[in-house]
Amino acid sequence: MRIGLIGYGAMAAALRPLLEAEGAAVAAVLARPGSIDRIAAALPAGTLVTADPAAFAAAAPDVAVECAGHAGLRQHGPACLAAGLDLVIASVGALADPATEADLRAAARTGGRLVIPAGALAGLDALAAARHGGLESVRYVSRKAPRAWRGTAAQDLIDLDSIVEPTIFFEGNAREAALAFPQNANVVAAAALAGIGFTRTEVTLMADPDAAGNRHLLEAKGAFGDLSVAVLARPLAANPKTSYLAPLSLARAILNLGARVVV
Ligand SMILES: NC(=O)C1=CN([C@@H]2O[C@H](COP(=O)(O)OP(=O)(O)OC[C@H]3O[C@@H](n4cnc5c(N)ncnc54)[C@H](OP(=O)(O)O)[C@@H]3O)[C@@H](O)[C@H]2O)C=CC1
Ligand SMILES: O=C([O-])CC(=O)C(=O)O
Repeated sequence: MRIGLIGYGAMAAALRPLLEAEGAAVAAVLARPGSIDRIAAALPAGTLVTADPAAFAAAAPDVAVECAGHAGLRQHGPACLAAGLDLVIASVGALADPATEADLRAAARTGGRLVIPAGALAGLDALAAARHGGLESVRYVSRKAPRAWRGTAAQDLIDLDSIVEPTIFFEGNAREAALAFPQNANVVAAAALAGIGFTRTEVTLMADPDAAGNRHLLEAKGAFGDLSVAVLARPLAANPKTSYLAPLSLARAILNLGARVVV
């Protein structure tokens, strides 16, 4: 498979060796103009690194993969889909904005497929299946170290440097969480889309000075029974907000697009 990456930060850099280990290759990277030289230096010589969406599409990757944050997905997602490229996205929380969700869904209706992986969260297979039998409630709880919340709205809500115990700084629904915490609450959006939607999915976010990693808890009730799934995920060294499980999940979604047997 030839992969086109949109954005090349911590997630994409962790994803690339996973793809290469399975025989796939990064054919092109769509980047911001000021980052082209830095990214090109990190990639094999000859890899197209461009700020021009037309040049990116002309490289004709088998699949485009967004790792560029909410703004990057809004900027490039609809055009990639409209150009016929299947698009696997990391920044699922951007779909909490109704206009962005509508743009992406409209482009996917006639263009490439929009693929939403579980990311750093577990249990989305069961949640999406359970939806067909009827779901009563879905709840998500995130618990990360204070350093994972630095540079986010959390630092305006609590003093991240002085907390001595797990401290809740946000309770609300998935739409509010995904829009207010674009670097940390993408899994919330994936759970909302798999389950009972952005308004009914309940979210709690907390900082924990003793956190050994990024904890994600998903709970659901419905006709199927009860679900409770917890992940303690290792953060990426290059970005403590992002769990290693997220690029692993992207790799699975990407490779499944090219597989004859899908697991
Ligand atoms: N679904 C999930 O489980 C998870 C999803 N995420 C999502 O994945 C995103 C990426 O995570 P991560 O790599 O750790 O974050 P980083 O901050 O390390 O990297 C983000 C990269 O996106 C680039 N970028 C920003 N805007 C654009 C644009 N318009 N066009 C092209 N590139 C752009 C930045 O480029 P530059 O170098 O120019 O600044 C930067 O390199 C997060 O922002 C979040 O939305 C994150 C964690 C888990
Ligand atoms: O990687 C994680 O732990 C989850 C995350 O940041 C997100 O959902 O945006």
